[in-house]
Amino acid sequence: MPVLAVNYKAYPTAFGSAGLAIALSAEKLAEQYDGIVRFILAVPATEIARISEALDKVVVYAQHVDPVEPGAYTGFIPLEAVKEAGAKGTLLNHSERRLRLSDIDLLVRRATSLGLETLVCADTPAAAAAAAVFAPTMVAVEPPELIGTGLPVSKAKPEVITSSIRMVRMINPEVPVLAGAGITSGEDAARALELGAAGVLVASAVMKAKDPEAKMLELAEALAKAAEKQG
Ligand SMILES: O=C[C@H](O)COP(=O)(O)O
Repeated sequence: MPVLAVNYKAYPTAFGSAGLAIALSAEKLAEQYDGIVRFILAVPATEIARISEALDKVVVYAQHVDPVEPGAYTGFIPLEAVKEAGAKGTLLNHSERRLRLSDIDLLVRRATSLGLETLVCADTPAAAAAAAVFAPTMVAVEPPELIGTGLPVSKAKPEVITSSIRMVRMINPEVPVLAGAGITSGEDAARALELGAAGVLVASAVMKAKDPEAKMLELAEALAKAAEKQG
């Protein structure tokens, strides 16, 4: 089942009632596409509890966690905190929130033992392969120069997706690879699937949309159709 992962980042629409409204739209679509498209929302830490409580089908992720255990770490967010708030997983190593390789290793292992999913971001095919060594739930490849540009990786740099998939498969064929950066239209998302990606990681196209629900519907429908075509 293809994945539509929406990263709220810290866009103005990510917080409070606006963030919740987008989440409720995603929930409606997740019901409509139940068993067809898997919806993930990576929401700000401050919103995890409120949004998780309101959703059922949508999988709520944190955007980042810190490599610490609960204790004397002012301002840090341990895995246990996001789990307690209701998150089912977390992004790790997003381009806007890098982690050291040793911390990714530690966090994937600890998340797995806590029953949390992990989506590790990587900026290159080699970095995606390195992330796959840790056996996360998924890897997302995102060329940083395309993030937020509206220039889709699936069209501007398709070879980054295909090389990442090839290299990740050599390391760990069990790890699905998502494509992200600049994905804007349903066509961009469908193209990512055609290139072999297991789904897309999207931010600005949804968070800055006049109608985020219509944008998520467009992306979900394109993913569903592309997946159906692949049989
Ligand atoms: O996490 C999402 C990515 O950084 C993609 O961002 P974008 O869809 O705004 O290019």
